[in-house]
Amino acid sequence: MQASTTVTLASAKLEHGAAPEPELHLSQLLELPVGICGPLEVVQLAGKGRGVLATQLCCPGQLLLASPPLAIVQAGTSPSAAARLVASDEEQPPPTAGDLVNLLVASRLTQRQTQLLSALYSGEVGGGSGEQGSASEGGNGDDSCSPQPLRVQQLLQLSAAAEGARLQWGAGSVATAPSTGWHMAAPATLRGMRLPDGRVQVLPPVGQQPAGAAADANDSTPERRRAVTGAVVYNCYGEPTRDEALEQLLARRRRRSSTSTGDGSGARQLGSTNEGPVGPAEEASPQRGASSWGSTDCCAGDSSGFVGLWADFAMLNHSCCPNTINWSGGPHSHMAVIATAPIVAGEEVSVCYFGRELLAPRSVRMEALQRTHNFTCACRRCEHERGLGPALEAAVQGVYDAVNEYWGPRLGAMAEEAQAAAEALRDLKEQQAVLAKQERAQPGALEMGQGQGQPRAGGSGLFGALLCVIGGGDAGGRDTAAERELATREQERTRAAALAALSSVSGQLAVLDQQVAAALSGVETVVAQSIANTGAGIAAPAAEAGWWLRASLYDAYELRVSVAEVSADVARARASATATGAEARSVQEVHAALIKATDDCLQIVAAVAPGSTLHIRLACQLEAAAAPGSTGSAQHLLEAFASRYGGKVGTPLTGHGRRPESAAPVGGAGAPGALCPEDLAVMVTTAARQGHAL
Ligand SMILES: C[S@@+](CC[C@H](N)C(=O)[O-])C[C@H]1O[C@@H](n2cnc3c(N)ncnc32)[C@H](O)[C@@H]1O
Repeated sequence: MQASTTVTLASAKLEHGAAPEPELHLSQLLELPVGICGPLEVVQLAGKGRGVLATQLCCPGQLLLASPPLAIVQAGTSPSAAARLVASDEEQPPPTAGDLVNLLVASRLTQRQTQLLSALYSGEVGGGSGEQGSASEGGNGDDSCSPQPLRVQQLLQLSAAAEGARLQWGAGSVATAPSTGWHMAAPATLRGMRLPDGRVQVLPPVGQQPAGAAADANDSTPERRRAVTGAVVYNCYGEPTRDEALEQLLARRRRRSSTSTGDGSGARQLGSTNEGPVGPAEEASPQRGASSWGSTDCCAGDSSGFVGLWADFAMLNHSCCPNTINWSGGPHSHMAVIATAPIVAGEEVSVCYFGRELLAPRSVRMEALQRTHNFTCACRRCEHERGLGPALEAAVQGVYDAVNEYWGPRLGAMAEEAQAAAEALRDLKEQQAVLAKQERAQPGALEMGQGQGQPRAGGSGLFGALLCVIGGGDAGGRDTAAERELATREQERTRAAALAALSSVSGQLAVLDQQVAAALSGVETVVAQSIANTGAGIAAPAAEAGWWLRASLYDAYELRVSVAEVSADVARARASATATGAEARSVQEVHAALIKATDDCLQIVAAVAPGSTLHIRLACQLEAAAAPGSTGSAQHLLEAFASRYGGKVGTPLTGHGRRPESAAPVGGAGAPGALCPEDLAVMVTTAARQGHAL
C-alpha cells in the first residue's frame, strides 16, 4: 500500500539549472561534489516505513542515484602509527559502525546535518521515519500509521540542498573533463580516519586545510552518542576493503581524460589540496597515490575499508533479489546506485543490505537481517522460498550445512596433503637439477668417483653430491656403493610416497566432487518436481526461481570450483613428476572441469548479483583459467566492464530481453557498444569456450 503523499527526490542541484546531460559519464559524475538523482520518489510503504519507487521506467545500467556521504570513516595510518604497524606487522582492522558514531559525536554538526541525521530511521517507534512498528513477519511497520510528509519533505529538501554542494559553470562544456569545466565547492561531508590504535581522527573536508590539531572523536558525552547510534546502526553502509580494481580503473580513465585536455593534474589535483596526515604508503609510492582515491583524497596511507552514511541512499529498503547494485568510490566517496534489471514506474527500487549472505538459504539471510536490521524480509525471493515448504527448505539448508561443516573442512585437509606431496616432489626435482648442474660443471665426476673412489671437493660423483644436498653435509670421501644405494632408495621412497599421496587425494577429490554434484542435482531435481507437481513456489517464473535456488546453494557450487582447483594442482604435480601421456590428459580434463565449475558460479552471480565485485572477480578467474597467464586480458575485461558502468547516463542499454516488451525506449535507441552484465557473462563464457583471451 502506498501513501498518498509522495515527494520527488532531487538531490542534484546544478547552479545554472542544467540537468546532467547524457554525455556525462559515471566516472565524471563522481568527480562532482553533488548528488545526482534519477526518476525516484520517496513514499511510505506498508510494513517497511519509507521506501523509494521509480517514477518512470528505469533500464538496466541506468544510474539512479549518486550522492556524497553525510559522514564517512576510512582506514588510515598516521606516519607514526604506520611505523608502528610496519614494525609489528599487524593488520589493520576495517572501520566499524562504532567508528562512525565516534566521528559524528566528535564533530560539530551544522543544523542541516543534525536534521538529516535525526530524519533517518533509528530503530525507535517515532524515530526517523516515525512509521516503523515492531518487527513482524513480512516487515516491520504499522500500516495504520499515517504518513509524516513533513519529515519526508524535510529530508528531501535537506538532501537536495546539501551544504556547499554547488557547481559553478566554468570554461568548457559538460562533456569536458570536470577538472577543467567545473569549479567545485567542498561538500558538507564529515570525514574521519580510523587510526590503528582504534581512535578516530576527524579530517578536514576535501579541499580544505586542517584547522590545527584534529579533534579526538572519543571525547564525547553519552547523550550525544546515544542520539546518533540508532541512525548509524540502521543506515550505515560499509565494506571491509575498498574495491581497488574498480577505483584504479576509474582513476585511469580520469587520468586519461585529464591528459587529453592538457590538464595534467587529474586525480592529484583533487587530492593535493587535502593536507591531512600523509602516510608512508603514499610517500613511498607516488603511482599508487595518483591512481588510488583512497590514498589521495580522503585518508592518507593505505586504505582498507570504509563505513559511511548516505542520507538518500538510506531511504532504500532491502531485497534478497534487488534490482540495483551499489558502489561507493570517487574523490567524494559517492554512493552510486545503478539499475541491474528493468524497473517499471511505481515499482520499488531495492538494494541488498548484505554481501555474501545473498548467496545463502533463506534462514541464513533471515538471521543476518534480524541481527543487523531487526526485520523479517518478505521479498519475492524469500516468499518464493518460504512457499517451497519446510521439507524442501530443509533440503537446501542441508546442502549448505554439509558444505560448511563437513565437505569444506575435508577439502581443506585434502588440499594440505596434496600440497605437502607436491612440495616433496618439487624438492626432489630441484635436488636432481642441482646434481645435474654439478655434473655438467665437472663432466665425468660420476664415473671418476665411482671408478677410482677418489674424494672430490663438494661431493664425489652424482650420488655423493645427492647425499650432500639431501643431508646438507660433505659427502666427499664417503662415496661408497652402499651410500649411493641408500640415497637412491630414499629418493625413490620419497617419490613413491608423494605420488601415492597425490593419487589418493585425487581419488578422494573425485569422490567428494561426485557427492557434492549428486547433492546439488538431488535438491534441484526435487525442488523442480515439487514445483511442477504442486505448484509450490509459483510466486516466481521458473527461470528466475531456478537462479534463486542455485544462489541459495552457491556454497556447494563454489566448493566444486575449489575441488577443481585442488584437482588441477594435483594433476599438474603428477604430470610433472611422471610426464606420461595419461597424466597430461588428466590435466586437460581437470582444467575443463575447473572452467565448467567457475562458469556455473559466474552464471549464478551474473543472474542474482550482476555487477558485483564477485561477478567481476569470477569473470576474471574464468578468463585466467581459459587462458592461463593472461592477466593483461583480465585487465582488458575489467576495462570493458567499467566502461559499461561508466556508460551513458540515463540511456537504456540493450537488455537481452530483460526490458519489458511494452516499455518504450527512453532517450533513444539505446547505447550500442555498451555492455550490460549479461553481455559480460556471455562475452566471458564465449571467450572461455573458444579458449582465447578477450
Ligand atoms: C536504511 S533504512 C531504510 C529506510 C527505512 N524504511 C526508513 O523508513 O527510513 C533500514 C530499515 O528499513 C526497514 N527495512 C528495510 N528493508 C525492509 C524490508 N524489505 N522489509 C521491511 N523493513 C525493511 C528496516 O527497519 C531497516 O532497519
